[in-house]
Amino acid sequence: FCQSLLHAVFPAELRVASLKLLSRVFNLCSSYCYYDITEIDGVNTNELYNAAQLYLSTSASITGSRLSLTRATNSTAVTFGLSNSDNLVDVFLGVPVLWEHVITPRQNQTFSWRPLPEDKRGFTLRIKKKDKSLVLDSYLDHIMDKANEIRRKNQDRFLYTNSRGGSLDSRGHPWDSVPFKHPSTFETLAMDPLKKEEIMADLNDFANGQSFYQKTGRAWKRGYLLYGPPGTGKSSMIAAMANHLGYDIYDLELTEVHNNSDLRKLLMKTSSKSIIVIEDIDCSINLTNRKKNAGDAPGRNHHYDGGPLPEMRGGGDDGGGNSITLSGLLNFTDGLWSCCGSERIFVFTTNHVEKLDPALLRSGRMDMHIFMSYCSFPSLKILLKNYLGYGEGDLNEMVLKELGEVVDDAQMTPADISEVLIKNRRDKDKAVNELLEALKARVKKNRANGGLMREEEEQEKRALESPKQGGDELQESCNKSDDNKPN
Ligand SMILES: Nc1ncnc2c1ncn2[C@@H]1O[C@H](COP(=O)(O)OP(=O)(O)OP(=O)(O)O)[C@@H](O)[C@H]1O
Ligand SMILES: [Mg+2]
Repeated sequence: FCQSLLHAVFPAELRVASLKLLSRVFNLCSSYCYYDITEIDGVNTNELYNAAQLYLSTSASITGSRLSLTRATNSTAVTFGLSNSDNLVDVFLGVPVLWEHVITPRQNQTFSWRPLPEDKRGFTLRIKKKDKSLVLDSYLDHIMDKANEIRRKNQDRFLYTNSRGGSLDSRGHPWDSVPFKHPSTFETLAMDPLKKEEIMADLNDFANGQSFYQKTGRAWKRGYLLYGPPGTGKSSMIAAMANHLGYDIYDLELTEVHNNSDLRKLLMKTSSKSIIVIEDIDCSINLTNRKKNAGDAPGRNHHYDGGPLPEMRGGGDDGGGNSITLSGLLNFTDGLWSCCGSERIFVFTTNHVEKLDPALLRSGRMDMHIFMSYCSFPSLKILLKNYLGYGEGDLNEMVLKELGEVVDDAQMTPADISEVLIKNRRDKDKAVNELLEALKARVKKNRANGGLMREEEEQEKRALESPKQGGDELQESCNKSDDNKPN
């Protein structure tokens, strides 16, 4: 209205000056202040614009009347956005904030190294002047945090590997990545439900523990050691952890790392909210002789050179190409460099926990030791439910009892059992009968070969007695479940 009045009354030269004056008077009288958040700031993309768009997508999905829908590459979810000139009120700490999405055609195209979009997009944020400090102090941070959270939830996770042997790609990254689509979850994982709950609670405490770690002066990281025979679900557990927390996985192939400094560089290039995995740690490096390593000349330390295990070579110090030392690995997991990011989980897996150096197992490095055991009765019930759809009470009581009687003595891995079930999944009765037969046959074999069982038990016992165990509660639960094992 004011503008049309100006056009009618004032000559052109006076108009601009009057408009400026008017807007100044208006700003002085108004109790609101305005912030423009444009999509492109000069030639750089404005992160805050993208964050605001994501953040508002959660509110817009509920209140907006005309919405734009987008689905990013690799994303599993659709996000909603505000259309041109749409408004939305968000409330932060009891303070209402008005957002308007403004899209205007870009007029004279200025010179730029990259083509700019045809229209200018931006949000205008309106807030009462008295609440200005709130916006600047915490609201914008809140938006960034929430947007990151939404992004993580929507986006598929990535699995990174250092298979290029430390060489960098064009963007200077030592990691290769692929979208991570492993379907394993804690629901599909067959293990003692009590143990499972404790692990999930521990993971949740970790993920929500930022202030706790800050308060106690600890680096925000946690180590898990998964040990047990092959096929008991160690790798599946890692995938379930990543899916549960929404973290990326960095699968570190130690045999591809040449020295401690490369190891550190790899660590520096990992993002927060990730799981760093070293599988079969006992096969990757000589982990039994830290003192000897420390005394060795640099570059002549214990290392893995792609040949037989160092132990097999009698110490493994033959000066080959790789020179990762145990102390290098210890620093990787618990030294100053391990804190160069935050919210990170280290997971080591092994089939032979007794081969590992106690220094590697101590709390702070491997906080929780998780024994992945042969299939127990509760685990078997989970497999029957997942593979054949047998819920509680669906299976014949007698058959269930028979299965329960042999499953512990059979010492079959969940991998072995799931194979029998997969093979016969079209005929449930046949699957159960065949499983029962397989379990009984295995019990017979184990009894005939009594030494095998004792050896496994010995390994388990040694592992449980290994010094300075972390995750005491979980360990107790392992002990409890082991008490049920047959002698
Ligand atoms: N606890 C389990 N729950 C559900 N499925 C399992 C479990 N353990 C094993 N499996 C099945 O067996 C297959 C092999 O398991 P997985 O690779 O996790 O074993 P692992 O312990 O990592 O073995 P390895 O020590 O040889 O690496 C998986 O694809 C999975 O389907
Ligand atoms: Mg594995």
